[in-house]
Amino acid sequence: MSHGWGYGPGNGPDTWGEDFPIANGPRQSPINIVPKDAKYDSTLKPLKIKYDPSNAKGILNNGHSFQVDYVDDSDSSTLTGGPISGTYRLKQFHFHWGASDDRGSEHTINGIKFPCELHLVHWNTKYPSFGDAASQPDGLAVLGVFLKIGAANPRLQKVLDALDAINTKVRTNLPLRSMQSNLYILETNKGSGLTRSNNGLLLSLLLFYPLLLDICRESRPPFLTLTQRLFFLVLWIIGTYDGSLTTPPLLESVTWIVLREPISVSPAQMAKFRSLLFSGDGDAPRCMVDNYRPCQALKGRQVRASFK
Ligand SMILES: Clc1ccc(Cc2nnn[n-]2)cc1
Ligand SMILES: [Zn+2]
Repeated sequence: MSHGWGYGPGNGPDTWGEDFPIANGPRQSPINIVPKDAKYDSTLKPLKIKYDPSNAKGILNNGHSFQVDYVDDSDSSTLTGGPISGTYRLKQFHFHWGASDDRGSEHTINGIKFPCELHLVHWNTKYPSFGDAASQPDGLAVLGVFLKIGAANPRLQKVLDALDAINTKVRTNLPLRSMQSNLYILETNKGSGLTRSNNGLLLSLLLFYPLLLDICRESRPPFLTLTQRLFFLVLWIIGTYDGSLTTPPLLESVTWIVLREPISVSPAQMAKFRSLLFSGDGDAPRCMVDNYRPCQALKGRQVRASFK
């Protein structure tokens, strides 16, 4: 009996092409991003993220990762700007990670792997549903954010605290009341006058907002006011390109938007990711680690960046 796809020796990424021939298609993901080969594109619009915390529906272990699903019947949680046209609605976010800190991300930068990568999956509202959009070349937009080992992230912890209840592959949509109470939307002034990028910023879930502020913490002068700090809060795009889902069905419908600045995660928090199981209740336990697809051939695609 052929098992479903996975990340093990018998059903891993090297075998996916048997059931999903598109695995060898012209626009597969992830890829290795080489910044010196990326083309600076001054026409990239300001990337705007607007997420409504009350849209968070539940968290589940799908046997490949864990995901937080969102209500997507209105434009209250959206991604606009950057390389995309129109409005894309947030469907879910999830992560990919390694068994150790030397691997785990799907995209790499100059061949460097990060221990974890966050994916925020959005669909183009010019189509009636996520399912319809997923089969269209401009149907999906996935925001990729690298996680690097550093200080513990209190907002990430809100998600990780929910993992004990979804340890095994059981479709459990847990209410996220604890997280929703900590989530809010913050709209900032447009980042006008930013030298290398004109990112206007609509800030997103508290989950990401302080994480993005962490990004600033390292690069901004001390003693700035919040407004001044936000001025420094830009979403630099290190690579945007036409790609695919990185798991079956590997549909070539994704505009990838990979952010340059990683967010922090502590070793203890990485251990929490690695405490999850691929296996279901009652199955022999198999640790959920190395749930990433290796980089795929660029096949002539141009990668663009929002900074020089
Ligand atoms: Cl809905 C959906 C389907 C596949 C994946 C896997 C993935 N594709 N690109 N990044 N992750 C994520 C969400
Ligand atoms: Zn993913």
